[in-house]
Formats: sequence, C-alpha cells, structure tokens
Amino acid sequence: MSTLSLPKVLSSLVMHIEPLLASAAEYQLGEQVTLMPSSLEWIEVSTPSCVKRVRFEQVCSTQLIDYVLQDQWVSSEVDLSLIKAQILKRSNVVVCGLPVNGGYLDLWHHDGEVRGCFSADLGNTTQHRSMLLVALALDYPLEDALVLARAYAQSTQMGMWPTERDAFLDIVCANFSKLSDIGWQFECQSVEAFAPVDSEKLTLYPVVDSVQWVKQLLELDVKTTQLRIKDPNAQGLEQDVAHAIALGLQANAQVFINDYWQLAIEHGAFGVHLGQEDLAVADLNAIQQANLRLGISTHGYYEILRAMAFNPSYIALGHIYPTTTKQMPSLPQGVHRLKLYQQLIGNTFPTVAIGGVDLSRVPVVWDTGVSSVAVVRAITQSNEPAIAIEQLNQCLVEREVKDDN
Ligand SMILES: Cc1ncc(COP(=O)(O)OP(=O)(O)O)c(N)n1
Ligand SMILES: Cc1nc(C(=O)O)sc1CCOP(=O)(O)O
Repeated sequence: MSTLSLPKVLSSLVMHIEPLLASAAEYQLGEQVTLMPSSLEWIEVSTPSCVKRVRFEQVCSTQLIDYVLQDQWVSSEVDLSLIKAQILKRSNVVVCGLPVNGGYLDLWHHDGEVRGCFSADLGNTTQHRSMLLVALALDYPLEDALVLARAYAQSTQMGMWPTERDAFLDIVCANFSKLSDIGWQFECQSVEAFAPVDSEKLTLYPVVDSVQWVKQLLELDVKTTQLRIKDPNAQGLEQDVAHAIALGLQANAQVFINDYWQLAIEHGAFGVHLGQEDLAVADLNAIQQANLRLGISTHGYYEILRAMAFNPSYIALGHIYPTTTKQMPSLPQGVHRLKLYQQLIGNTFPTVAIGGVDLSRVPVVWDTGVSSVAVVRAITQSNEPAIAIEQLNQCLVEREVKDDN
C-alpha cells in the first residue's frame, strides 16, 4: 500500500486528489493510495519502492527534501541558462511553469542533464500539483509525473486521467520546433521521419544475442528479429553484424541491429534499435539518410513523448513484466499502463511490447492493442524454439475491431 501525507496548508488539494485516485484505480494504474493529514512541513509520498519528500515553492535548506518544486513565477524576466545551471547544481530542484517566449517550461534534473517539456498554456496550478502528487504516489518516476501533471493542469475534465496525445505537451529535444524561440540549444540536429517497417511482418519479434540465433529464426520463417550483442569488444562483432544483415536481406526479413548504428549503416541493415541514452549520441541523421528503420526503447510517458518527436519506425514499450534478461532501472509497467501507452500512441507508430512476456502472458499483452511482442527467454530458453515460435504466433493473430458502443 502507498500513502500520501499532506500538510494542513495543502488540505485544499484533497478534493482534487480523491477523484484522480479513483480514476487511477479504475484504470488499475497502481497500488491503492491512502491520503493522510500530516503535521510535517513537507509532503511525504511513500510507495512500495521509495519514500519521497516533496515541497512546493520555497527553496528549503534541509537536505531531507527530495524534490523542491518551484512553481510560482512573479516575473517573466527569467534567465533560462541560469535556471538550468541551478538545476544541474542541485538535482532536487524542479522548476514548473517557467515563463518563456510563447509558453512555459517544466524543467528537472536527469542523470547529469536538464530535461524539459513545453506547453503553450500553463493550466491550473491546483490541478497540476494534485496530479503530480497522485502520479508520484502511484510510483510513476518524476518525469512521468511532471508530464501527466501538465496534461491534467490543462484539462477541463476533472478527475479524468489524461489519455489522448492532444492532452500531452511537447518534449524539449532536438526535434522540438520552438527551440530557438525559447533559447535552448542541442548539440545534435533535428531529423526527418524514419522509413516505415512492414507492419505485417512486425508481430512476433525475437531479440537474440548471436548470429546463429538469427539464422535459426529466419529458417523458422520469423520475419522480424534483432541482433543484440551487448559486449562492444566481442570477438568478430563486425562480421556477426554483417552476417546477420546479409541473412536478413536473403530471407526478405526485418533484421534490426541493437546499438551498433555505424556498423548497421556500413553494412546496409534493415534497421537499428536504440535506447533513450543512445538518442543523444547516435547520429540520427546518418541513420535516417541511409534509409535505415529506427526502433526506440521507452519506459514511460516522458520517454514515449520524446520518442514520438523523432518519428521512429516503431516504439518499444518496456518492461511490461519483471525480467531476468537485463537489469532494469525502472519498475515493470504492467498491462494496464501498457494499454494507456498504446492509446496515447494510437495508430501514429507501430508499438512493440517487451519484458517478461511469455506464452501465458501474450494474450493479455496482445489485447492491449500493441502491434508486436518482443521476447528473449520465451524463445532462447525454450527446449523447442520451433514449437515456441509456432505457439506464440498462434496468439498473435489479427484482432477483431472492438465496437465499444
Ligand atoms: C524491441 C526492443 N525493445 C527494447 C530494447 C531495449 O533496448 P535498450 O534500451 O537500448 O537496452 P539494451 O537492449 O541496449 O539493453 C530492445 N533491445 N529491443
Ligand atoms: C532487452 C530488453 N529490453 C527491455 C526494455 O524494457 O527495454 S526488457 C528486455 C529483456 C526482455 O527479455 P525477456 O523477454 O527475456 O524478459
């Protein structure tokens, strides 16, 4: 169970928080949250994974506070670079609704960089604060809580969880169209849309760590796969990448190369899969101009909105269930959140669900409307990969269009 303890001065938020918690419960977005009055000066958010102390407005000297949220700006004369420097220096400072040319910025610290999102309208501060606290209490990471909060601040539908793309704001990234208006520079350039995938071939998507596996899968008529060799010093890496690409071309299949985008370009791959950290360092223009497809990993609202800004060939949504294949810094999303992410992306980009998916879980994952399901262990740890593939494929059949009326 989670608790959200509010000091007396913020008790007016309760009437906004309660319907939001009810909406979250309806969508099954997380643990039950109990609202409690508190005699402390700060807000305390306690979830199964952490305890966070949050305080609005006043910059507080005590180190006990995890997030100091500055959300009141009396002057529009603010220097963005000074604010960014302050956030870089003090990672618990979160700036909300900073007035800039043409709109407002929300800014926060993430792994040594300042991240931000932009909205033309500020919306309502009480709604913003309420959703922010609710999302933190539901164990969403700070950046997802901020994105949800700004979407809800602008909503006229009280107590309703934001679900549609139009409700959400723009992420400040190299592809954001108002960078020069707001005076924010990126080292990388903006990039045009990436080539599409053949969506009929993007259903079952095995991710494997050797060219032998790629060969075996293609022989079993798998139409989309990924070569994911995590060791950049692996012996014969370039030959393996080149071989996997050639096998894919021969089989008329969609073989993606994880991480090694230069090798993928050099050897004419069908596509490249990149994580969020790779987006800042990879030459996206070189990938796009070489006509390679691009798949991007995401793990929540902020990353999804950022990925969408780059117009990739597909968006991967992870990790849905706990996985032992890889150490994950984030929490499993579960299918209920997955369903909302799918609704947010809609038909704009193909989607791939990944993480802990096995035969027993495929039906419920597939039911969320995702375009594809990526698996590692469900195939590589099977005694009979051919049978595993056949059984997985049987679940990934065309869905009937559901009539909600
Ligand atoms: C289809 C698919 N989805 C997600 C990932 C994970 O990619 P990334 O975040 O880059 O992490 P690593 O694979 O590098 O550990 C993926 N590879 N494929
Ligand atoms: C490689 C990878 N990426 C993930 C993500 O969420 O980004 S989860 C994952 C591993 C998936 O393995 P399995 O199917 O064995 O659980």
